[in-house]
Amino acid sequence: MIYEIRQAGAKGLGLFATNPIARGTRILSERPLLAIRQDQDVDGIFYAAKSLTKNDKKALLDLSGHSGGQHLELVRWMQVVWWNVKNLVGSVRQPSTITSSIPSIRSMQEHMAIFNVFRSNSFNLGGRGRIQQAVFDNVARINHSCLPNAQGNFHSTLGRFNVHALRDIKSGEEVTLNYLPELGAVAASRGSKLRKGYGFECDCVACDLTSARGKLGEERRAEERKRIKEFAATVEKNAEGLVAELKMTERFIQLFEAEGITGREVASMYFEVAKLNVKLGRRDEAIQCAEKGLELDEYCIGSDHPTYEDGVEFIKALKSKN
Ligand SMILES: C[S@@+](CC[C@H](N)C(=O)[O-])C[C@H]1O[C@@H](n2cnc3c(N)ncnc32)[C@H](O)[C@@H]1O
Repeated sequence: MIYEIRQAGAKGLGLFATNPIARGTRILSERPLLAIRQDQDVDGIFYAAKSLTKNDKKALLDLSGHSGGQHLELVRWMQVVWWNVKNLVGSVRQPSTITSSIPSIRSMQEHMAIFNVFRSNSFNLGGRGRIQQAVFDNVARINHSCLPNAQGNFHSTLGRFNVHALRDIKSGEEVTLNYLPELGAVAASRGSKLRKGYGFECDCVACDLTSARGKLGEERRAEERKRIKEFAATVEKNAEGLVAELKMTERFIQLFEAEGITGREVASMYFEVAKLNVKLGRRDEAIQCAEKGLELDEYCIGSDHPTYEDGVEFIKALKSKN
């Protein structure tokens, strides 16, 4: 095993490298402990929990769960009570099941705990495949950093969530993921989302605005946000607009690379720039950008991922055009 789960100071448990891990290594690969489908909402969480084995339910309830603060806690309680009432009404229609279905406070508390664990630990798995959101046992022990050294991606064909090293990780170093969907946000916005969603104050190097590194990153991100707003206000969809969009995306790539961010999002920006170059008739530049994107994808999602395979096909198609 190249990792272990142990105490990570005030963060609770965390996942740590037990050996040096090279960039691109698949650190772990897990099937979901609890998953909901695209057509399911909150109810899906409770239905899925009902069919868990005793051990899996224990594993789920052992995970950390943040209540989401006063407002969210109230909303969650309402959803739990509503679900239990709905079930009771269902069992009244089938009187033989009524005694075992009357909700107890204990069962509602358990539903609330399941709900909190799900909301604090689940990942949105993106467009492909039937599963929409899921919790993974060991992945759920990975703490957050705004400058993470690993990235998680769901592999829909394997039905597994894979975590890949975004850079070389030293033995003993904590493995971290970015919990936030938006890259390039400034510290205040990241802090507010992490506080509300997960109940912690991030102390990663990007959030330490008293350090030179933190300050520099913050200035870069703020500057880029300003440019995006200006760009959005002025952009036009003609050739000039395409060039402006291309330049803007390239600047984003530079910002993220300067910050040390090299995951799937940056790979997808390289593919965006490649597509813009195609529209502008610049095939060689397009191939170069797509190859760079594919190289990043190989590290962060692995060459067996369907998105990687799409990238290979994209480049093949570009190369075959005369
Ligand atoms: C998905 S869990 C991660 C594993 C968790 N530490 C545990 O003991 O199970 C998310 C929770 O871990 C803690 N956490 C994660 N990243 C953190 C960080 N950078 N700083 C402080 N706490 C963090 C928060 O309590 C958060 O709600």
